[in-house]
Amino acid sequence: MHVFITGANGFIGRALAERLTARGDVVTGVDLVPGPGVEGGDITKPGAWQDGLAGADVVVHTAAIVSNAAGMDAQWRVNTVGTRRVLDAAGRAGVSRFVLLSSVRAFSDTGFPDGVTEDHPVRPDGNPYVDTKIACEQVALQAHAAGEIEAVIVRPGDVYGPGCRPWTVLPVELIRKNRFVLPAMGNGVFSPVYIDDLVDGLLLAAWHPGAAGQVFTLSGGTGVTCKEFFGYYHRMLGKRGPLVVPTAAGLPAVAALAALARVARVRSELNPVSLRYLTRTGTYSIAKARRTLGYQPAVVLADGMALTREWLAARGLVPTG
Ligand SMILES: Cc1cn([C@H]2C[C@H](O)[C@@H](COP(=O)(O)OP(=O)(O)O[C@H]3O[C@H](CO)[C@@H](O)[C@H](O)[C@H]3O)O2)c(=O)[nH]c1=O
Repeated sequence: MHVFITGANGFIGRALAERLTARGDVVTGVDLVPGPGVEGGDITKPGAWQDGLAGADVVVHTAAIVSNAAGMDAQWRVNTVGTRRVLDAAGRAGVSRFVLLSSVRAFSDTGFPDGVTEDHPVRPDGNPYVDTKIACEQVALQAHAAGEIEAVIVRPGDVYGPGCRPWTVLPVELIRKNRFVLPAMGNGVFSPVYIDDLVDGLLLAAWHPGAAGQVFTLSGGTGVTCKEFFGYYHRMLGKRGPLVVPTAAGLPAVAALAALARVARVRSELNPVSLRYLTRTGTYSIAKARRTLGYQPAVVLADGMALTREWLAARGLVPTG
């Protein structure tokens, strides 16, 4: 199989490229930041990056602004219009399948039922990331309906592991500086999926005949509390915690930090939207992916965290031992 990956130098893109290469598949890709086998380019504009699509069977589209702080115009241009641009280029190159990395955030961050399934309506909530991810799903499903390409929508849960910034490196940095606090007394529900399990699911989405035109949630299948998930990083750093507060107490502090960051023109993900994400009350069902694709997450949290610890320790981000 020849797979073209957008965002090929990102966390998920790189992990997927490594797995495919190890299997002997052909991988080409584009990213804002070029790398070995990855053409530097901007998916929102035509360019030499499109040459890498020649002969590709599948496009896995991960390139996106993943942020609770970036504005609507930028996210719309990259996440939504960019998806249309990649579909156009894939169509011209005769690619048969397009796997779109969306997010469970399409369900909105709060207010979805526990064990939510893919037939539950998506819910725009005014956050540019959520709304542009919903819109890019529509773009891909529309292309599928029009017979342009086989589109598959993947909604990952909270992906963590070696190379992950939001759920691995960033919390470790904050915990090390004693700046990590959880809302909802740490009882918000987290839906971790270890990167290798997500890559398993992406490979199924890339080739399985039953995946075409479908939407799949890919998480680890089990919800845990935020205090359990982030507790692993505290223990790696030899710290007590996590520190937990009622949401009403955390919100004003985070809103003040976000305002300061705006004044200083510093992009910070510490804002009320990020805080609210850690107050979720529900999990996401992966029954459809199990049933249709045979998806079977294999890495339980303790094992995924042990592997993550090795990676962090090798980079001096947590002590060894
Ligand atoms: C804004 C922009 C980004 N990129 C690249 C830069 C990064 O290497 C890559 C995104 O990688 P990361 O920021 O590490 O994100 P990652 O955790 O892999 O996020 C993925 O998973 C998310 C869901 O978990 C998806 O919503 C994202 O579409 C997908 O990118 O995309 C581009 O190639 N072009 C762009 O315009």
